[in-house]
Amino acid sequence: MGHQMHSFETAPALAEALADRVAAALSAALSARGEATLAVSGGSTPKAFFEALSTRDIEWPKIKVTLVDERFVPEDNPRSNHLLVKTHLLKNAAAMAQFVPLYRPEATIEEAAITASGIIPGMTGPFDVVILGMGTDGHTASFFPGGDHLAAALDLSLPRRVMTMEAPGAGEARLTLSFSALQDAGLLIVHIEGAEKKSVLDKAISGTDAAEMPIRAVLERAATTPEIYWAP
Ligand SMILES: O=C(O)[C@H](O)[C@@H](O)[C@H](O)[C@H](O)COP(=O)(O)O
Repeated sequence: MGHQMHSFETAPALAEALADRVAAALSAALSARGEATLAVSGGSTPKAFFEALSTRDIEWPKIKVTLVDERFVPEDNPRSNHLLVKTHLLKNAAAMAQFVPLYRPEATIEEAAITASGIIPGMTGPFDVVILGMGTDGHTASFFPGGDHLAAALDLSLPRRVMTMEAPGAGEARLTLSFSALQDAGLLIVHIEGAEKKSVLDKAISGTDAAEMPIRAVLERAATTPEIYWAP
């Protein structure tokens, strides 16, 4: 499949360029369909990008935003990706966006996954924009090496859904969208920063085993050509 590389001099320059790119893609979807869908990842990398995107003057009330994955913790937990998005993205102009969380206070994570699968955007057709990150172990979303449901998560013959994931490197139990729900996005972005992640990416590109480095599934099998945004 291959990928497209966008390298930037600095992280702030990447954040502004990616915010412009995503805002343009969302606006194009709004012009075409009157609605748009965006799925974002958590972690520390996206903060500056979220802050920049939050200021873009687009029709946020018509845009549905959800998460690529979530730690199974309530919104007020510091590890919550919902909290991260609420703090850095759902403010300024983007405060008017429709946010649909993955975490549900159901009795079990399995029940939360079933509930989320029924109500989040992107379950009946491609997202307009998906933003993925990558860990230094080559995980993306919550597709962690050694994950208890990793093979099913990467299996494109299985339907779009929210599923559970537990893995040695994941910390809390996770909710994650399946690869089948992410890989055909109108715009599929992998946002990584720093020299270490660049070398992890180079290692991923040089091999094929997605069980070892799940980001390889995105690089090799996504229907949409992934666009990598990188800054030192
Ligand atoms: O919930 C999460 O942690 C993310 O969705 C995860 O997939 C993230 O993108 C990578 O772990 C990179 O995280 P950093 O940006 O913190 O390195």
